[in-house]
Amino acid sequence: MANHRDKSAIEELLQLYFIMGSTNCKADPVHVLEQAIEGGITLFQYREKGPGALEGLDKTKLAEKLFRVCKDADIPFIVNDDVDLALELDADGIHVGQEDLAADFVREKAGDRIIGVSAHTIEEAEKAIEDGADYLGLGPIYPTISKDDARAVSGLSIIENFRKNGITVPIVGIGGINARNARAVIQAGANGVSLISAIAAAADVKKAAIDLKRAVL
Ligand SMILES: Cc1ncsc1CCOP(=O)(O)O
Ligand SMILES: C=C1C=NC(C)=NC1=N
Ligand SMILES: [Mg+2]
Repeated sequence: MANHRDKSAIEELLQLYFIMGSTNCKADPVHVLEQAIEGGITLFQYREKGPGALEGLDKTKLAEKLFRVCKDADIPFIVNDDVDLALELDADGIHVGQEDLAADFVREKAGDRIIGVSAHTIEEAEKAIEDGADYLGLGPIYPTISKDDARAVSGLSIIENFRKNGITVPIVGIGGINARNARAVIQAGANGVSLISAIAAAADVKKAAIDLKRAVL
């Protein structure tokens, strides 16, 4: 499994980064993840958040089931926000936002695990890199329905500007990404795309992942 020293391995993993929690799925989350993996996702993040999100033992139990699915398919398993859950499960990594624990504190607890940080400004990005982040999640690139407290839509320019400023850390775009607009995110300079509803809410999850994989390759 990639650890935080392998920049090129991280860039590979970021290509098609599926993010999901129970509130994002129409069907059983385990089945949705199995279908997404069959469709070619390269990385998974368990993000149990928002109205109706599971908590406590229910959240841990679903996390364990989803982690098992990822392990069986050799897909790294990232936990959003909840560092303690990530450590309890011995997950492959953690993703934190600006309102969560800073990456340097996470690194102290997480050791070699992959650490991702959401960033919206160059300053946030530089601090995250200094703190040892392995990748940055930039966005929302396009309008999103999946995060009620998303920052203002930034468009592709946020990715272009980070690259123009010489930031070479692995970057994944996020926010409103689908099979039609995913290619532009890569062309703007991202190493991959991360998304929730384009796969989790699709009528045919496997086909949605296949279409997205084709768009980013
Ligand atoms: C977690 C997150 N961070 C910025 S937008 C977003 C939600 C992305 O969801 P979708 O891919 O359905 O727009
Ligand atoms: C907010 C987020 C931004 N980027 C990624 C990859 N995950 C998130 N949860
Ligand atoms: Mg967060």
